[in-house]
Amino acid sequence: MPIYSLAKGIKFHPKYKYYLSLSLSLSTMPASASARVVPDAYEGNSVNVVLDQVPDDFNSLHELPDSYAWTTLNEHPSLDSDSVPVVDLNDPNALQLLGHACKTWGVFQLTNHGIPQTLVHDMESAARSLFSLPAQQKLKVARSPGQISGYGFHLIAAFWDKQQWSDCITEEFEKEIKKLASRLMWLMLASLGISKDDVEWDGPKGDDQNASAVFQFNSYPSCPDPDRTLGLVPHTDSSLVSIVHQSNIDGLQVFREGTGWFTIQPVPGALVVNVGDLMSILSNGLYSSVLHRVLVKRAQHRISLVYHYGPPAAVKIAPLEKLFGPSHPPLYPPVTNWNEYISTKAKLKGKALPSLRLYDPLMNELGHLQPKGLEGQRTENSPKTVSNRGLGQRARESGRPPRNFKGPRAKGLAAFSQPASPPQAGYFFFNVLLFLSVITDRIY
Ligand SMILES: O=C(O)CCC(=O)C(=O)O
Ligand SMILES: [Fe+2]
Repeated sequence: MPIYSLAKGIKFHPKYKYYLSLSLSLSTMPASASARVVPDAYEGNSVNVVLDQVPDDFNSLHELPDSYAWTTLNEHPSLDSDSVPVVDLNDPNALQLLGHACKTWGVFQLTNHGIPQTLVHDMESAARSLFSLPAQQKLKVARSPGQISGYGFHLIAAFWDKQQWSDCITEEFEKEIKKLASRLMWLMLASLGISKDDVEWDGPKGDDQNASAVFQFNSYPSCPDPDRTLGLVPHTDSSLVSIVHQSNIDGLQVFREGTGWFTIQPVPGALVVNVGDLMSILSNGLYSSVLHRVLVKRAQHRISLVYHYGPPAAVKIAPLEKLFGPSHPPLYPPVTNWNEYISTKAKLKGKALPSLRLYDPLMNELGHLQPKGLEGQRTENSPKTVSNRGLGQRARESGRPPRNFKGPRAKGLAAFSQPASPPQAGYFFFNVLLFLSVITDRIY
């Protein structure tokens, strides 16, 4: 079935009538709305270089071009294992299980999450059909330079010279999954003893109307030489929380120090939840963002749907003061907002988060986050790390924030207390299926 009729013919379950009534389309969105939340970070310096490029027509490549070959691919063993924790949201112990998973793995699979399977499957098959179109057609909705929405490489591809065997459509919007992401964020914090009263969100307590989010459709076409390339390089997500639907085709792997890469075997109906870098900062290092990568297949075209959830765009992220203690001085300064953090990430990649640490007993362990030999890295020189160890040392001894720590003191965290950006010109609500059908309309 051609994508046009597929998207047009999507049968909306009555439950989704709500979304249909919010029939905003991409084509009617003002430019300011489609380029709002994260894009600045991807503009400027080296980042645009790759965002201006467009993905190859993968179907026409019968051999792997050298630009896609990653020699670090087999540096660590790959293990098939069912040990990545599965958390059932209906489990009476869900909070503890989720907290434990965040502390020990930085990732878990979530079941009974409340997102209707039919919605997820419809999205997946619409995305699959869209990605299967010839390259020239997909390029009709190519991302413009400096914009986050549209077709192109995965956004992290901009950080690397070497190419990854994947393409991607990105969009920002709000929908059902935002409620889940927000709920997960609060559960993660609750399991550290943090309540909504400890966090000043800009809005009524716990009201995250201005939270930022990016939705991504990733496509990993079948590959003639899957053992020499990567769909996505090892990376951590820069978000607070990321939610991944990885269909029933495996390929997503998470790294465990001293062991290697664990494949996250798809559990039917489960979503994968990643702790992101900003959550590591917020939790004062109690949770660690998970290093993960994606492998590709010789004969299968893998699709994944990813929702990256973060704080309002202009809000500074800082460790929660309530989590400080004699053995837990603040591990990070009030960092920056999500935009600025992504800029740091573009330059330092896996070293971005460790570089911000005020002291770093774990620095050497975390060093592995930098792919060995900086393979494929855009910058030539090794980044300098911020050296605030003197400050951190004193803080560690006293258990108090360092004297010139500019972080939030008054209310636990006011990680979210910085002035938010001017009310963003209308937060747009629309459904992903509508989005796909609008994109499809524009292609035809
Ligand atoms: O495709 C996947 O399973 C994961 C994608 C991912 O890690 C990302 O988009 O950041
Ligand atoms: Fe990721």
